[in-house]
Amino acid sequence: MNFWKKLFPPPAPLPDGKPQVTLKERLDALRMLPAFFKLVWETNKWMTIANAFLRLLRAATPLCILYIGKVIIDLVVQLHSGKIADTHHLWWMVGLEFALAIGSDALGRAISLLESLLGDLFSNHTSIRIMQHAATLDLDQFEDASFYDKLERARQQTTGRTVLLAQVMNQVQDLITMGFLASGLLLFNPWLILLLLVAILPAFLGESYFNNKTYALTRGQTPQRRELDYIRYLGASDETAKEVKIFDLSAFIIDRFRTLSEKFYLDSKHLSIRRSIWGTVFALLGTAGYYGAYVFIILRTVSGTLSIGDLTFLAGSFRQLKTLLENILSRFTSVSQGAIYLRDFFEFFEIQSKLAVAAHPKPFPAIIKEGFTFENVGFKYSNSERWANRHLNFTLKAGEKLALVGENGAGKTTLVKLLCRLYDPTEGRILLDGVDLREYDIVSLRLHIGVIFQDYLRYQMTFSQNIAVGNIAEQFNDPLIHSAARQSLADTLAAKLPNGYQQALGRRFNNGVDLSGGEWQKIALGRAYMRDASVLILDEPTAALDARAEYEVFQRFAELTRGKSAILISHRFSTVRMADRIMVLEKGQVLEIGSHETLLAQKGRYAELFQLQAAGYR
Ligand SMILES: Nc1ncnc2c1ncn2[C@@H]1O[C@H](COP(=O)(O)OP(=O)(O)OP(=O)(O)O)[C@@H](O)[C@H]1O
Repeated sequence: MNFWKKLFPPPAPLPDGKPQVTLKERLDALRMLPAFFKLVWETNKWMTIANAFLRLLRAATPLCILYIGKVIIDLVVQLHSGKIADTHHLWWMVGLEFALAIGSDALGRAISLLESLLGDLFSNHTSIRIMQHAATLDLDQFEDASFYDKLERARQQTTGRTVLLAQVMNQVQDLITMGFLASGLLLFNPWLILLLLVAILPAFLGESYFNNKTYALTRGQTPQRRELDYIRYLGASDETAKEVKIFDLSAFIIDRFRTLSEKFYLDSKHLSIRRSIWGTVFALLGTAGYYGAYVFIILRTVSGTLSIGDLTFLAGSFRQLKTLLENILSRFTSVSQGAIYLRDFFEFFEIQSKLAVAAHPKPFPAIIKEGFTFENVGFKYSNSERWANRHLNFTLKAGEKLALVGENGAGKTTLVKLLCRLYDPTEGRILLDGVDLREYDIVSLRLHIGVIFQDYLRYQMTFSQNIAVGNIAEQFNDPLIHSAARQSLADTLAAKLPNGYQQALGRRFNNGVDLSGGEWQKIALGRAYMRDASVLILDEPTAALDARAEYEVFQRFAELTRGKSAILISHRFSTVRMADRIMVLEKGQVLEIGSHETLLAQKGRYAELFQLQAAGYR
């Protein structure tokens, strides 16, 4: 017992505290297979059926070939000894074996072709499913590292699982072939089957042990692998190149990559060497078993109990069975391994959005009457102990323009995210016309709020699409896109681009043109005008604009949002003063609220900050 424990120490728990995979877990994981096949079936019904049929045909060929081989040898021996003289039957058999050999080869190729096509479709199908599911999840969940690990593992499955498909199909095919071959062997001598099992079992256990180790290693490395991917991106990407050069970071990045990747290499190397040494020992045992059986069959043939044809048939059956069993057993561990990875895949689909859904969701009001009321609203990010917003009590009245000011980290963006229901408040509630925001249909709510965040995306797509993302349903509505561009001052930019509105932006793809920060910002602003939103929110929308552009943007903004509610976040007081009311936030709480004049007269924080900035301009 101690000897075995020393050879194969019990698996250490995984880094995330989970124990390693036991045989029971492996068998349990096989229960994932039906769900997996459902996904394959969903991918393409006809290809799945055709594949199964071809596999079945292929499963029967080895026994047929072996049996015909036996008949041929017996016929040759009989011809040789003069017992028969007609060779007609013999040549028929040779022809048949030839046809079977060619047929089996063709079947094999057809199966691989079908499986590789099905595999590609499967990978596309699951990638789409992952994106579809990810779209239903909360922003909050995307900000959680363990969620990312799950997403990453699920993503890996989309390509890795096509291998599983072939493996499971091979397994089924081999099991059927084995059934055919074993029945022949069983008729002759059941002990040969037992000998076969004894020879194979150690190899199976060893294989299973090492597969466990590999899984644990790979699973434990998921966070670091993500880091490695990130470092690879930092080290070689158009978006990072500028800073990497200026700060001369390449040596730092490469060093980090080297340290991490070397650790991976050493961990895997150690395991691979042990695995290959033990694999050799077990293979030796298997070969010894085979030769034991061979000697036994030879002795029976020499004593005259078996014909030469029987000898070749039985020895062939035994050899093929041994290989088949080895394959089946070792594949069992990799199939169950694959099934365990599948568990990770399906686990991702089990993650559900935590945002409450109303039993009878209300549509967004056609006209806002009272506005949005924050009632003692507080919010904590799930990965943080600090309150990002606390004790918020105010109303964004219908048609009102409210500006939010405050230092970095004061909670301005968080407040806006709560208004769009990217998160739900940790305490308190937000009402729209007296009804809790949670009672509204979330899609309808977001459709009626036009918001441009400060970290808006620069899509590596055309100019036109970059504006159309504000209302993608209208992506082919050129007049609307052009008018949105006019409103955000982006139209003059389009006129200067070689391909106008069809110009590809960003440098990632061929012929893409990159823009200045302010130019990108004008385009992003255009998104806000793509929909007829009841509420417009601009989170530092003009930070990168020059003074004249900023002035114009706000002139237009004021005109375009007449009668609509709007929130502006800005650090520029020249912009802020245009708002009806200004709310000063500090440490997530409301410090002051009122019009520009009122706040100046109060001589509080707003007045202080305003004077400070005004002094800077003098
Ligand atoms: N995704 C997040 N997870 C955890 N904490 C966050 C997250 N986003 C923001 N915070 C924290 O919440 C607080 C408020 O952040 P918020 O982005 O709302 O500030 P802000 O007033 O918009 O700042 P800025 O002027 O710099 O844009 C900060 O302390 C910030 O560190």
